[in-house]
Order: sequence, then C-alpha cells, then structure tokens
Amino acid sequence: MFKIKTYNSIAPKGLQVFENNSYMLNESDNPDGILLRSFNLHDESIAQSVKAIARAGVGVNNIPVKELSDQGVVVFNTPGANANAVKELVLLSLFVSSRNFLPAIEWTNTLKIDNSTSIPSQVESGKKQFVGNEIRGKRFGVIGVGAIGVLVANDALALGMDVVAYDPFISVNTAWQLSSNVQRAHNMDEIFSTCDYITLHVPLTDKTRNIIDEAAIGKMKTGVRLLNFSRAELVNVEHLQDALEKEKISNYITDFPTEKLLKMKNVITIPHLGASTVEAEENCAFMAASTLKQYLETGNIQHSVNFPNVYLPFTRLSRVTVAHKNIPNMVGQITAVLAQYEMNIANMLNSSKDLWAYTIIDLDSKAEHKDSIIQKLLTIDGIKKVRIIENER
Ligand SMILES: NC(=O)c1ccc[n+]([C@@H]2O[C@H](COP(=O)([O-])OP(=O)(O)OC[C@H]3O[C@@H](n4cnc5c(N)ncnc54)[C@H](O)[C@@H]3O)[C@@H](O)[C@H]2O)c1
Ligand SMILES: O=C(O)[C@H](O)COP(=O)(O)O
Repeated sequence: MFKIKTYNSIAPKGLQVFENNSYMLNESDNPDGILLRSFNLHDESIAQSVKAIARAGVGVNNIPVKELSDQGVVVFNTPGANANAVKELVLLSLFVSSRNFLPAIEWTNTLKIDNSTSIPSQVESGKKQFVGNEIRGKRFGVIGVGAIGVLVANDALALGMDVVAYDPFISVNTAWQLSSNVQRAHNMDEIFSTCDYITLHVPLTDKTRNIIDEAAIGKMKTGVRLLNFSRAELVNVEHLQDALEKEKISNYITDFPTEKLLKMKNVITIPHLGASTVEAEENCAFMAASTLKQYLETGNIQHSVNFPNVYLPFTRLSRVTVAHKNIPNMVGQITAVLAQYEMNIANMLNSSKDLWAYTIIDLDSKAEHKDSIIQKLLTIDGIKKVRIIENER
C-alpha cells in the first residue's frame, strides 16, 4: 500500500490513477509520494518516507528541488500538458493589450439610460477614446521556445505577426515543431530593440530572475507591450513601474498579480489562470499521477526534473533502485554489496543527469535481508536513496 499526500485541488482524472486497493490518498503521515500544483513546498518539512514528488504543471520553483535531490527524492513535472491552455490566454492577451477593450467594456457598463440621448448615440460619440491597434504586421518577440513558446510563436505567425524567437537551449523536439517562418534571434537584445510585443516563456531560475530590468527596458522600443505568463520574478517591478510611468512600456499583462502590480496603471493582472482549463488540469493531473505511480511501483523514471529518465521493463522477481551522486565507482560499489549477499544480477541500467545518477538492478530472486542490504548501500558515500521493490505481478 502506497500513501499519497496531495496539495491543491487535483483533477479527479489524475486521482483515479491510484487504485483503491494499492493506494491511500490524502495521507499526511509518512507519505510515499506527494502530488501538488503551485503549493509552496519550500516552507514545509518533507517526511523521510517521501520517495517522489509530482508537480501537476510545469514550473517547479515552488519545490526545493536541490535539497530533495540531495535526499534522493525524484521530482516530476508534466512537460507540455498545459501548454495549449497557456498559449490561448497569451493570444487573448495580445488582443487585450491592443484594443482597449477592458476599459471600453467598463465604460459601456457606466452608460446611463436616459430619454435625451440613446445608448447607441452615447456609444458612437464616446467610442473614439478607445481606438486601439491591430496586431497584424507587428513584430512579436518570444523569449523561451519550449512547449508554450513554440505554440505561441506558430499561432502568432498565423495571425499575421512578424515573429522572432530567442532560446539558446531549444530542444530538438521543439525545433522540429517551430515554423521555419519564425526568425531566430541570436540574443535577447535583438528582441528588445526591434519588437512591438514581447512575451516571456522561460522558467524562473537564478539566470532568468529579473531578465526584464532597467537595462533590458532601455533597449526596447517606446510603446512596447509586455506579456508575462511565466513567473512574476522575471520582471523587475520597480523598473517596470518607471517604464510604465514614462510610457516606454505601454502596458503589461501578467498572470501573476502582486501587491505592487495591483496599484500600477496600465497593468492587467490575471489570477494565475494560464493552466486553469478543464483540459489542462486533467492532462496535468493524469500525467503527474501516472509518472508518480510508475515510479513507486517499478522505479522507472519519466519526466523528472532532477534525475535521468530511465526505463527498464520490470519482468524479474525483484528490483533494487539507487539514487546517487554522478561520481565514479558508484555502480562497482553497489554491485559489490549485492555480491556480498550472493545476489545474482539479472539485468541493470545506469544513467545520469547533471550532478545526479540512478541505477536499477534486477534480480531473479526475491531479495532476502532487504533492510540490511539497504542499510549497507546507504553507508556508501554518494548514495542518497535505496529501494527494493518486489514484483507483485
Ligand atoms: N501561467 C501559467 O499558468 C503557466 C503554465 C505553465 C507554465 N508556466 C510557466 O511558463 C514556463 C515555461 O513553460 P513551458 O511549458 O514552455 O516550459 P518548457 O520547459 O517547455 O520551455 C522553457 C524554455 O525556456 C528555455 N530557456 C531556459 N532558459 C532560457 C533563457 N535564459 N533564455 C531563453 N530561453 C530559455 C528553455 O530552453 C525551454 O525551451 C514554466 O517554467 C512556468 O514557469 C506558467
Ligand atoms: O507552472 C505551471 O504549470 C503553471 O504555473 C500552472 O500552475 P497551477 O497548476 O497552479 O495552475
């Protein structure tokens, strides 16, 4: 029986992945796995029992990934599962930023019904204050061409925009999806200095925090419109405020309201709705729950942000999995311990990702002396988590 602790509201389609006879949901005491959305885990104490954490969504800045890696806890996310939902809101925001329709609708709602001037007459005389712009033919810069950025760039082309994108780390998969009519920027300055609209689709990291600051804004065209559906901290709010006051940036639309932003003019804040569609919530919940279940039951890893993807069909009687540092002689030391217990290795796989590595060793026998094997392996410097999984099938 595995225990799963959930935070946030997770779509039932995801929770249904966990069969009642093998899983207990909403378990706070010693959970094996955690399933969450944007809940901030940085301030939570995470039980030793936790083997994996699945983020039903993309951004993992709410999870202490570095510390968890050091404990051998595998962190998953759901790449691409909510990309279409975000893209649709970004496209909507391109129009919102251009056509003044939010203030226009507010104004219409204030019109008074009186006998001297009909509503159509009031509309026709008042509408001139809301003249906007068209997006067709305007230059649109996309910073970060991942699952969301590629959809935004391709669809903006279809809307008649002149699209230029910047992503020095673009994946081969994404590059295949990107229209050849999207121009490639070789640095962010090319986007800043030439675009009428700029949208941000990079993760929040130490390298991307404040990428929109005074220096970046200084290079932008006067009147640029800025969209941020990635994370609040990508934009330096004081520098943004200054640029809005000077009308260097004509408006800023973001999915991440803050105290300061709510007080600022020409800012439109959306209550973090990018991934809030029935479809995206179901996709994310299902993908996150499925990868968590697969990891707990087989030790195979798919869509992890901190450990390598590893897949070995679980056909043997038992399996030892080891999460460890990516340093020399780990596999040799692990197999030496198994040899001490006269365990014969039937199959094995080792892979690494940056600082971390993961080894699966399959055995043709049920592992006896489980606890003592685990304890012995854990004494090896660099080994962070060991599991022995019996094949129940
Ligand atoms: N508003 C929402 O509800 C919502 C929903 C999903 C994702 N997001 C945010 O959007 C971000 C992007 O999501 P995604 O699904 O496209 O992720 P993704 O991982 O598919 O794409 C991110 C892209 O950014 C690129 N990148 C990283 N650092 C960069 C840099 N310094 N300069 C240029 N490019 C850089 C990567 O190479 C990658 O291609 C997430 O990290 C998350 O913070 C928000
Ligand atoms: O990174 C993400 O996937 C989004 O910010 C969505 O967050 P949510 O799951 O809280 O809507």
